[in-house]
Amino acid sequence: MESNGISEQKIITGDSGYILQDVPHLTDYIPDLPTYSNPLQDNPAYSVVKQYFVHVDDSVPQKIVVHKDSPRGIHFRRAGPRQKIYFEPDEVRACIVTCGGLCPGLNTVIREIVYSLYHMYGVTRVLGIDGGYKGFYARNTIPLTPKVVNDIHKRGGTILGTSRGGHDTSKIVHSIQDRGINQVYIIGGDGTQKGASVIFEEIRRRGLKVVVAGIPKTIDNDIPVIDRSFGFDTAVEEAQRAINAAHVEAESVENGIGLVKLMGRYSGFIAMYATLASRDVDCCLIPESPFYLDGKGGLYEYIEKQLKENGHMVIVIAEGAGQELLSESMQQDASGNKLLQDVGLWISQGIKDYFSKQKKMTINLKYIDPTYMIRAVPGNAADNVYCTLLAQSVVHGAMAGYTGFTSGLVNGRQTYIPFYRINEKQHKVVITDRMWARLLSSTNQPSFISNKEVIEDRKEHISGEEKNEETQLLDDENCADVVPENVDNSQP
Ligand SMILES: Nc1ncnc2c1ncn2[C@@H]1O[C@H](COP(=O)(O)OP(=O)(O)OP(=O)(O)O)[C@@H](O)[C@H]1O
Ligand SMILES: O=P(O)(O)OC[C@H]1O[C@](O)(CO)[C@@H](O)[C@@H]1O
Ligand SMILES: [Mg+2]
Repeated sequence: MESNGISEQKIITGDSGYILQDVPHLTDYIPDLPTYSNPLQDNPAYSVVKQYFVHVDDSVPQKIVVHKDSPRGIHFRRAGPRQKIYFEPDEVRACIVTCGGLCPGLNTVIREIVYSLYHMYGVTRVLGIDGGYKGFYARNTIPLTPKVVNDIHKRGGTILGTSRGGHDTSKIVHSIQDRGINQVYIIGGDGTQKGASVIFEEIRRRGLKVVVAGIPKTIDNDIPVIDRSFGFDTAVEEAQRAINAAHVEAESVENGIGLVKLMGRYSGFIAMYATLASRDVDCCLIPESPFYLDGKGGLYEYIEKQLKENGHMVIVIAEGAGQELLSESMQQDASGNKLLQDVGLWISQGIKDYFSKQKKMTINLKYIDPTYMIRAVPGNAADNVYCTLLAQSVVHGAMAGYTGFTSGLVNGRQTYIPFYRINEKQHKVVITDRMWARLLSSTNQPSFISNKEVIEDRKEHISGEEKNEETQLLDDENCADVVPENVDNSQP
């Protein structure tokens, strides 16, 4: 194996096209750091477990669907405890911060980081940063012990508070230095991970023995590489209640239309999976799939057909869908994310006007907007297990001296992913993938796109590294039905 020596991008190559996109390590910029034996070796709970420690060379492939001649491709370092660690338990001063919007499971991750540090490594100094990034320099800290966090996983939200904006790298790193913090656990979405990356760069520039580790959080599931983000399952499950209500309302009246707006600013995963799970939905509209209202093949025509054939229909719309049809919003939130127009209200009015004015037809539309209800809940059982594994993995990685990484599930395995991969693009539904086709065949809705557009879309998505795997992408992309799944990880 050889390394190309680029510090930001540690690429290690091996036989048959093997590529390890490795994560930085403290020893990359602080040579001769002492190591210690992992206390788990003497812990009766773990020492009996065969091969509890991961092999130093273990890695996880990004793509698991291969042909017999395929190169081995990109791999990520496998997460888990190492024999050697780079911190003495007494020396560790850890902190945890949560940033961005709420997400089911946040408290579980906080709890499990604290528990892992205390009970696996004997680390007793853990601080919670109050209120997101700005909390580093503008707010108080909260001491976190197993007792304090014991039953927080049963509550929605984050006990630490969260915020958008206020990322002042220099002030944050000063605060980390002043407080003597040497492990920084950052839980948040795409914006947060970008923020974590610049904090890491600044810490490395200052030559500090401080690990920066991210845990990806977003109900939109818009973070690339990973199978899915925690909280996503819970959000999809919670959305079922709104869809069910919409269906009950719609089928109880003449020409009933139930319209549900779900979160998803740029990525329509929640709407897509909530639709697939429900089977009561007749039309799902997402940001990645442009649609039109009037004329042949348009949404209004489809609604009319459904009402005539079934007497009712249910529509699910992601908040970012159809924004190109609305006047562009110039407003932004504190983090610089564009504030979208309310597409739910807009489309409700459009449907009502169309049927009353143009069709002279009486319809009964009920608009349900469960926006915050799907994310302000505690994680479900599956998400809680997932959060626990993520938290344990990130702690093992930090104790082993890895830094500048995000912990994430890749093809069902816990891995360490370098920040540049997590931050390279937004993860979106690919409408030329099988999953979207599955949705179309489940709802039987029009695709609103022509063959020409499909071909263009495919070309657009086959770029860069994917170009070499054109056949695979077109033949068999994202073809697994359950996690672990997918070739380019375009689906949860
Ligand atoms: N490019 C960036 N560089 C540094 N900090 C950033 C960057 N983008 C966002 N941040 C900071 O990250 C924090 C969270 O960002 P944001 O509000 O976009 O939420 P997020 O992490 O993307 O989560 P979600 O979108 O799921 O709610 C904010 O404090 C913001 O200032
Ligand atoms: O109102 P807030 O807290 O800014 O959050 C809204 C946004 O947060 C998310 O839940 C996650 O980014 C989006 O789906 C949504 O647009
Ligand atoms: Mg975001």
